Amino acid sequence: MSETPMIRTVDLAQHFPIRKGLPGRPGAVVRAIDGVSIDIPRRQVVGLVGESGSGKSTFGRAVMALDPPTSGRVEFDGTDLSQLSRAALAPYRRRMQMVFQDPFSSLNPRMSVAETLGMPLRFREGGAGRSERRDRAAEMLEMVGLPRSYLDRFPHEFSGGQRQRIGIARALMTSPDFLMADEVVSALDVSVQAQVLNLFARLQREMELTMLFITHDLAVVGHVSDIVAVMYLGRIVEIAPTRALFSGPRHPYTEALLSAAPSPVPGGARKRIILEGDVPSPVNPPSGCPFRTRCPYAIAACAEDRPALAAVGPDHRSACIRTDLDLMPATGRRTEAALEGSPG
Ligand SMILES: Nc1ncnc2c1ncn2[C@@H]1O[C@H](COP(=O)(O)OP(=O)(O)OP(=O)(O)O)[C@@H](O)[C@H]1O
Repeated sequence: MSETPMIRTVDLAQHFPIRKGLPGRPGAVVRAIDGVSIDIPRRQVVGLVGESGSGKSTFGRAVMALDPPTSGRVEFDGTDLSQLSRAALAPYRRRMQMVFQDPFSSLNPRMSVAETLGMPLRFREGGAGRSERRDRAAEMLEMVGLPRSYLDRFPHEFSGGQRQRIGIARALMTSPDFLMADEVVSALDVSVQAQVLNLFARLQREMELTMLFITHDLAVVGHVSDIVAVMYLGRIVEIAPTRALFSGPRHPYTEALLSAAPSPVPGGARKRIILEGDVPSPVNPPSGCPFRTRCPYAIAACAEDRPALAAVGPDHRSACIRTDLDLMPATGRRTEAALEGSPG
């Protein structure tokens, strides 16, 4: 029997009612995520990629049990979190931690690094003593490549990359099994991005972490992920091991995202697929395939039924009825560089 995944979502949906702005349509809802069933296997990194507004952050929050889902469920290590009381959820919360997008806003400017890092341990059952918290904080600082002398400093004394390292150290204080990282490098300079991504890759290996890595940037996702899931309008349209997805995309939306990566090879200019129009509103998504209104390969049948996420290869699923298409793989130095660091 295969191992229980660390995270399993089953038909997970998050719909937000809209109270203002649509007079006469009080029942309107934003379908931020709309039936997502994926597994995050133990000690693996699943990268979740998609354009702004596709529902990535909403999915991350639902996985962390921060918001109760509209329907469906999240299982953590085989346990349905939605069935648990607040008290019963507490030990699970320590096993799942997150790193935020903007390292500056997530650190309290009036708290020293020692206090910031000690916070997650203060409310632990029995509570950790001050010196115990300080020792653990020093250990975690070293783990993320910062000297322990930083313990008594304050956030404004650090660069963006250093602050992000402190945010990561804080997330690791409770020795979590699962880490959710939401756009953790998008606020950083490109050179610093690479260092922070390498840090994530090292920590994941050394601490055997399971991770959900959310980003709009496919090159970033290639660096750290074993598996990539592509989200469009609140649904997973393709999921596959990283290499398989980059070398043989099966969904036209994935192809379009891959084609947006620059091709710096001299003379190797490649066709760039420009998606027409904006992402349709998640209040009123298109019938059938949600991507059909922007898809260069759409046919009449695409408007009929919502395509199921169906197997197209080993551990590879795609939600497209055009299984006849020969789609363009990723090329270009940036993508190759991304895959070089990829574990998959
Ligand atoms: N609390 C909320 N109330 C109403 N609508 C919401 C709420 N949270 C998110 N949405 C909507 O749900 C959709 C998905 O948003 P979400 O932030 O999850 O996307 P995202 O892919 O993470 O995008 P970004 O990278 O821009 O944050 C968007 O249309 C957004 O406007």
